[in-house]
Amino acid sequence: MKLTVEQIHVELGHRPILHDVHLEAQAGDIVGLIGPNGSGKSTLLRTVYRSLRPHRGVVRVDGDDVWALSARSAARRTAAVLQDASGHPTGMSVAEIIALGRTPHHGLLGRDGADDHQAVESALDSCAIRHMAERDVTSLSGGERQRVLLARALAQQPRLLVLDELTNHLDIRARFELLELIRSTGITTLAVLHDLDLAARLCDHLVALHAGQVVAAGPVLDVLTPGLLREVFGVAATAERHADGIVRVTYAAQPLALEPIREAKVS
Ligand SMILES: Nc1ncnc2c1ncn2[C@@H]1O[C@H](COP(=O)(O)OP(=O)(O)OP(=O)(O)O)[C@@H](O)[C@H]1O
Repeated sequence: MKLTVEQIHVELGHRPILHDVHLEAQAGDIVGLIGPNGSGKSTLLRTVYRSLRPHRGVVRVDGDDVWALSARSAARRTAAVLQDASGHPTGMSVAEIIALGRTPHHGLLGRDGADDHQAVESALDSCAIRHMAERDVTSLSGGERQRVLLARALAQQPRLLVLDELTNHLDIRARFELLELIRSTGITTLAVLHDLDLAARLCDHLVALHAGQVVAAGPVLDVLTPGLLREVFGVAATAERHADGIVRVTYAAQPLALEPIREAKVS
């Protein structure tokens, strides 16, 4: 499944938030979206999972404009796991939450069939959460809940996964495990990540946003240059591939002076 974001422009509150943004993810690619606070990452994700219609430009999933598809049809292709994982009502079990991922696949009667059951079982296993299937979802820790939300997204059997800071609440081992899990699914993925080391570890390509514009895109080391780290993130840092094949970012002891968050340019 290929994702193409073609020259999108978004305004919110009469202010330009995204300007002329273009990006592509080839089938099976994991693309990391990086950028400082307020640079437009979540807004861009919202246009991709069809929660926000861009003022100009097109988002294509498998070649189709997502706004030309029905909401249900778009949801069969794209699953999103978002930052705020705390809004579930008491009384729903983990298995019931995961089963909600099957909704776009249901017919008019909305009944669960064998395929739905199988998809939920498989998501429980792949996310290693079978032991908590009957727990009330509100009783889980932040990290456990994030796993459940990923399981719900996998049960949706999407062709595109959109992840907004999925690793926020996770301890370091859980982060690595979840990243491995995402890689093992082979699903085309667009992921917002603040941790640049994790982004470098997980992603095939990075796209850097700054003030609502793409300022760099490509292989990890082509994007994480000292110049970009200084100009966009305001840190003196270098990224290098180590002997074990992993790219790591080394930060200087002294941060550069804090700069105000930049806003998108008026077109
Ligand atoms: N509904 C809205 N109305 C007006 N401005 C908005 C709205 N939603 C977001 N913005 C602004 O759009 C800009 C981009 O926000 P966005 O959440 O996309 O950034 P982000 O890169 O995901 O930030 P962070 O890393 O802090 O999560 C910010 O300046 C934000 O204040």
